[in-house]
Amino acid sequence: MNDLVIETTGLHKEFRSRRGGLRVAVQGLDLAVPRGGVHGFLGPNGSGKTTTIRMLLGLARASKGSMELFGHPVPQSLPAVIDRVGAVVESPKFSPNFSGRQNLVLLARTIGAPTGRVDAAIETVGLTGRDRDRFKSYSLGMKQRLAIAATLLKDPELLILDEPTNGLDPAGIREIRDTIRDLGERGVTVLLSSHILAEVQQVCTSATIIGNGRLLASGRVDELLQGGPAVVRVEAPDPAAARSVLEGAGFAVSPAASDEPDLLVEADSPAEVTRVLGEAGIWLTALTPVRRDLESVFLELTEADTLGHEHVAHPTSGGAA
Ligand SMILES: Nc1ncnc2c1ncn2[C@@H]1O[C@H](COP(=O)(O)OP(=O)(O)OP(=O)(O)O)[C@@H](O)[C@H]1O
Repeated sequence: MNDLVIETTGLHKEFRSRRGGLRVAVQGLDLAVPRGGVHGFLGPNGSGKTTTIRMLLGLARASKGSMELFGHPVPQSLPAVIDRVGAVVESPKFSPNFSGRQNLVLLARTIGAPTGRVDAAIETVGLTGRDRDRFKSYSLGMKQRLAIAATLLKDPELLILDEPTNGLDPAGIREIRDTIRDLGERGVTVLLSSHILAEVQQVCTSATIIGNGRLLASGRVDELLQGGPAVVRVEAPDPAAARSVLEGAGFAVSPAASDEPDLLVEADSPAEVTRVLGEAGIWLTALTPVRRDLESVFLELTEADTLGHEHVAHPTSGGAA
């Protein structure tokens, strides 16, 4: 049985500009989203995330390639599977003078969903207690959560959220993140597109990273975080002297940030860094291992892509929970 909820093969999308030129938004993208958990769909602005999602939902036509949802070819079989999919791609229209609850009840009647699902949807997105307030009094984060609640009326197996935290403050981002985590834990497969990595790492079980419409890496988040050099942050009284000694000993050294004196040193053995500096009479004041996070993986991959370097794409394991 194919346990991929979303699969695209060689997906390609070109837009023709008014002047007759071609802009390639998605180039031969193979996307594989396993069933269950939250899958991050990550890439810088303009890398093709929204275009891919729009093609999956039948809102844009692919130039080439094939797509499947739950193993059914789309867009051909979209009518058969669309009821299993909830999506927030653009801000849905709610009536500002109706409460969140009234909006959901109206929507449930329109789409033929049992109105009994309204309570559960409100509870899942954490709007209980505010559901009888007018929509226009909601914060941006509450409006986004109501949009997610609206998709839950269909009781979807797959939820596609395109940049759901755009424009939200840190508290709003946390609210949406908690909602998404909760949905993932309830067994809904969530495809979460974002260009902000820090917010995604905490909720995603697996992720696909794209750049310029192409796959850069895909797999379980813990797999993506493996590999790459071990790095330690070195704080020394004279960073320039420390850098020169470490480079002389063959270590790759870079400043932690343009406005910081600390150094980042690629080293499998922190003890070796201490020894080399000590032998040169330099006594470091701090040495801390740098944890690899999704942000650094993403930056490495997308920077290499921008520079046109070769990059390695890890195949999706397919069995991510
Ligand atoms: N309707 C369109 N006509 C022409 N070009 C388009 C159209 N839609 C998207 N593009 C272009 O396709 C590329 C990919 O855009 P897309 O919106 O899919 O990226 P994205 O990864 O979702 O970006 P963001 O994070 O900014 O939302 C961009 O260069 C964009 O300008």
